[in-house]
Amino acid sequence: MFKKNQTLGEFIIENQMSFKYSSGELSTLFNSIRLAAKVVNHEVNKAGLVDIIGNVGEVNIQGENQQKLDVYANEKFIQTLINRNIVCGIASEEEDDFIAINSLDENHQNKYIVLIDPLDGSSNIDVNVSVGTIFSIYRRVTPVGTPVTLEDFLQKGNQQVAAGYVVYGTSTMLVYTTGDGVNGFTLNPAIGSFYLSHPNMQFPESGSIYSVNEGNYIHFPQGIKNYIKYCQREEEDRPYTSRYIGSLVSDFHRNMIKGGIYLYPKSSLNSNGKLRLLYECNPMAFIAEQANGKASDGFTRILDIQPTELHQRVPFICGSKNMVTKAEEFMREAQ
Ligand SMILES: O=P(O)(O)OC[C@H]1O[C@](O)(COP(=O)(O)O)[C@@H](O)[C@@H]1O
Ligand SMILES: [Mg+2]
Ligand SMILES: [Mg+2]
Repeated sequence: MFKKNQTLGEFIIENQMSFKYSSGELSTLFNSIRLAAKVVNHEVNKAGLVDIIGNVGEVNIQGENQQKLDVYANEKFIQTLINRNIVCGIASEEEDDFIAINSLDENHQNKYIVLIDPLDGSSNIDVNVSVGTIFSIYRRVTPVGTPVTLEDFLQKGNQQVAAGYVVYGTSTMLVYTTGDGVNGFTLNPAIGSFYLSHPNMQFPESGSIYSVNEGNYIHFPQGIKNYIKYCQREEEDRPYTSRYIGSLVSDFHRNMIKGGIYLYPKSSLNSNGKLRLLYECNPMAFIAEQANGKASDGFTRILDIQPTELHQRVPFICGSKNMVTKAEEFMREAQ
């Protein structure tokens, strides 16, 4: 039974037993993420006042200019996870390679690995538009007691044990799943605690919002063009409303609450789209499915895609079940 305004800490402890691998480790891991989210939130809220605006003049492995807040958030999440000695490996959008973490005791007992997009929606940092953090958690597949390998990170999304995001918007929320539904917690900045504000979040099966960067329209596959025209046609419950923030976390969050679809398709500019499978698409797809939504690359369920590289990109269609199914129909018909 959900107790509205229960703190995140209380909720984690209370629901620990419903978690398949419950041993308290995952709770400690969540508490680390909660702490890092508060630290980053503090900086995000001051963006513009403190020297956290603009880029650091470095380019990350994606070929993107790293924003100061990308680097700050990356450092805070990685350091907090290492300090808590709770994970055996971390991969991040802002790190070329994965980080193998030897546990303080010789035996490398830690079982969890974390993949993270420390700051999602980087292009919105300097213009005071909501941004986020995305995380995905797996149990390692290589034997405990040995350093992690790439194999531990290239697991299919359907092997995730938990996933979530933080949205730094009009309020700061942490939304996550451990495979038993999706719950959202809002930070009370005065008290510094997250409170259960959105229990059992569910995507409406249908919606009337579509989120896509229409500036790329001419480069999209015909199926996507046809679906966008379908969204805009004056018939039945359409035209839908176009809403695109340019921060995946924020567009996803709005669509989960109101009903809608987010699309970042492949195009003649990006043959695999833009979004990264391991720390953007897999975690958002796990949350979507746990909230009665759906996520695919237009043909294949995102969570069934076998990863081959740490920073690989995939086309991404995600949101209200009936809307994603419709978009897939247009993709198949246009093949
Ligand atoms: O500006 P575009 O091409 O529409 O891309 C926007 C998309 O790229 C992203 O910013 C990519 O994420 P990062 O900011 O973490 O690199 C998504 O959040 C967003 O949905
Ligand atoms: Mg991102
Ligand atoms: Mg990012």
